[in-house]
Amino acid sequence: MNEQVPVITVDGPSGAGKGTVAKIIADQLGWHLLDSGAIYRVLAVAIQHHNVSVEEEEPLIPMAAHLDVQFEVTGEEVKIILEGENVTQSIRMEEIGELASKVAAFPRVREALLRRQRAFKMSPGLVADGRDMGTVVFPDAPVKVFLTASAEERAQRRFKQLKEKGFDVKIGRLLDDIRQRDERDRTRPVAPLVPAEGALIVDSTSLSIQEVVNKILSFTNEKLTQDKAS
Ligand SMILES: Nc1ncnc2c1ncn2[C@@H]1O[C@H](COP(=O)(O)OP(=O)(O)O)[C@@H](O)[C@H]1O
Ligand SMILES: Nc1ccn([C@@H]2O[C@H](COP(=O)(O)OP(=O)(O)O)[C@@H](O)[C@H]2O)c(=O)n1
Repeated sequence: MNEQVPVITVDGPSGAGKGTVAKIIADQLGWHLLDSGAIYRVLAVAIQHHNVSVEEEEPLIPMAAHLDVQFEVTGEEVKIILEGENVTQSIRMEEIGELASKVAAFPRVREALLRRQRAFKMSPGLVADGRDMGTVVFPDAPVKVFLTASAEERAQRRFKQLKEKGFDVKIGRLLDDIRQRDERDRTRPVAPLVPAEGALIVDSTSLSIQEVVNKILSFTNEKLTQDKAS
């Protein structure tokens, strides 16, 4: 039965707007939401808390497999709890994103997180955002999107977002971090950041959030209507 549940995957680089549009679309459709990057970020926080080195894969595998994380959904808000502690804000720090990206390059760590991510696929549907949602985690998803934007635009967006959250950030450093992270995510041997076959490619550099949402919703309508007819 779970096979029948529709999934929209939204993959792309940091700051392209995936999380923002995935949430709007999930709310609009009344579907579930998977922020897969948050899982990698929570793992990074757990690694930091337990003072584990990220140089070797082996000790990280049991940590990924037994990650004690809860996503508490109340209305529109999602609270992320790691080992009883609210980490909703702290996982958004740039250094945690950087650590998450290092950890995410280990194949067996990724494998240990697969089942946890697939469990989000529940009726009536799921919108999943990340790097490998359409290529690895939900390869059979009927609707796949690859959302991108120029590195400069993404750094500007991240700068504004982190400033608003009260973090002290520098634009030059953010742009360097984004470029480094893009390179690591794109060139890793396992689940690299590439558009899935058949994905709608959206460059959001000069599109508003609403324009991106509209493009994805009309593509979704088209795909789901086609699937029903076939
Ligand atoms: N099309 C857009 N135009 C302008 N700002 C955007 C657009 N899409 C997203 N943003 C803003 O950019 C920031 C990063 O978006 P986010 O959804 O967190 O990206 P991602 O999940 O891809 O890393 C957020 O503050 C968001 O409001
Ligand atoms: N499905 C996913 C999601 C995130 N990640 C990794 O986790 C890091 C943090 O993910 P994120 O989606 O929160 O990152 P941002 O796009 O918000 O910067 C990314 O840089 C990726 O390296 C991944 O490898 N696969």
